[in-house]
Amino acid sequence: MTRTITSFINGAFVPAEGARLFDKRSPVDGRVMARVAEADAAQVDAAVQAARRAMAGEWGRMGTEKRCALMHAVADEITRRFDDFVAAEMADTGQPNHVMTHVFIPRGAANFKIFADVVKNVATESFRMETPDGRGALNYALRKPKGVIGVICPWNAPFLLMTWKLGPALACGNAVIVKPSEETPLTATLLGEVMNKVGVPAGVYNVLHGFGPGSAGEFITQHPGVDAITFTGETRTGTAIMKAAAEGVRDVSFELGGKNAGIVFADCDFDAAVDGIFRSAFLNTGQVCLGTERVYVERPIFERFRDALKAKAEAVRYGRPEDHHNTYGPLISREHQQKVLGYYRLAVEEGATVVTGGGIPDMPPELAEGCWVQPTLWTGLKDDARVVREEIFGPCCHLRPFDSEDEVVALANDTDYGLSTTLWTQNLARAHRMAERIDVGITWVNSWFLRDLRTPFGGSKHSGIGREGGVHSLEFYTETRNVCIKL
Ligand SMILES: NC(=O)c1ccc[n+]([C@@H]2O[C@H](COP(=O)([O-])OP(=O)(O)OC[C@H]3O[C@@H](n4cnc5c(N)ncnc54)[C@H](O)[C@@H]3O)[C@@H](O)[C@H]2O)c1
Ligand SMILES: O=C/C=C/C=C(\O)C(=O)O
Repeated sequence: MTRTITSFINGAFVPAEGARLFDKRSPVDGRVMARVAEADAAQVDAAVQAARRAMAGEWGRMGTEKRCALMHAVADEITRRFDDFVAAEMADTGQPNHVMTHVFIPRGAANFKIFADVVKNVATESFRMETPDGRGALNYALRKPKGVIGVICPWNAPFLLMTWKLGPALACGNAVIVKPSEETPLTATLLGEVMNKVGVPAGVYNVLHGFGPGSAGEFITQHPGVDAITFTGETRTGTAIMKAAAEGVRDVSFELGGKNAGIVFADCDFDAAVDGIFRSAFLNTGQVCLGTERVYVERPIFERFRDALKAKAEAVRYGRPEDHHNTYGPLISREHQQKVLGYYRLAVEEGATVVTGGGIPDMPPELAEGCWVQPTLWTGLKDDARVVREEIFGPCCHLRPFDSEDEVVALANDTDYGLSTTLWTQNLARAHRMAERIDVGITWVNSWFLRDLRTPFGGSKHSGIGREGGVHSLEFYTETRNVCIKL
């Protein structure tokens, strides 16, 4: 029998009776793997009330030491149930086992530990001031949780991106209402079991399933009992959420889309650059916000680089994620597959030369209903082509030669987005100059997706508002108060 996934409110899974159900299909073979009960407005309200009670009760009174110890216990319990989380995330996304076991699940567990340690160790500021009577005054800052945080999550790296928000939100003492993507309901649900097991009080962690507009997502962001909203997803959705947050003047933290540039200079370590750009374009089947869809290669190595990347793209192994030999998974959904294939057609209409890919791979009959697309490389498009300007969020990139540093800085910056760049050169003085000039939140030099969780993470321009990571997360998840004492 197909299992039914339900929301988690006030420490308990809500019975599915009477709920509207929607299908969660496997991206690998298209079969219905679960039915999900959509949360209605009354359930959203119940979750918000439960969260507010938690803030007014034991959780709100809990000391930092105990709260942070609980966060470590959450991480340890995720690690104990590692295989369950890997299986759940693989089922949701269809991405290969090694990506789950090496990146997404361990980093997800680490998010709970890192932010607990940050909260315990970061001091607040203090200023001694002079006063006319000569006795002076002392100012010091207090950090208080913001309250109930709405956490609206995407489907591309569901567990990693959700815990990236939950880690700091909970370590700072907030309660949360999580809305996982309708495409990836499993790991958020499993985390409810973990929270209960380690003794996180009821109401602190709530999960509501459903869609965005006219559904759980919109109900959460419009609810006046939600004090702030953290969101990762499309820029267009961010705009809608910001409008909802304007009511009640509530704070937002946004990680949005990207159209990131990869820049390869002729003096790079060639093999490392090919590997790095390959990962940045094709990891997670290109469904990474930080991924590279525009690649600029210095002219003397352009053809050689294009051919090396083509050879790697043609060597991916498609198949079920459980099979450890497979390196490459499907897209998340039929809808997303259609969107990406639409861009594959558009590229040809816009005059691209298809270096490799451009369609659906031949798959065995049992996987033919999966959401597969080929890794795709193009050359020859104009800089104003839609394929070069719009975020596709698929396993594809356009390669273009360049001749000078100034030219490539201008090309990299010629976009509405500003999330990340990956830069390949052995000349570190140049790398430093470029990093100052390219308008993005994150620049990688001779690497990509190398993440120290203490560093600021976020985008400029249409790629987001605010920074999360390390102490930067505390700025969003707490309200800083100043206390001024006249001595
Ligand atoms: N900058 C980053 O850190 C980062 C990271 C990962 C993904 N992304 C971006 O996310 C996008 C892919 O994810 P997606 O397709 O799940 O994004 P999406 O915006 O379609 O959906 C994200 C979440 O928002 C919800 N939602 C949709 N409309 C809503 C509304 N009106 N009100 C409230 N909630 C609503 C969805 O149900 C889902 O849970 C890409 O654009 C990608 O670049 C950005
Ligand atoms: O798709 C976006 C992935 C973002 C990754 C992180 O935020 C991280 O590594 O913590």
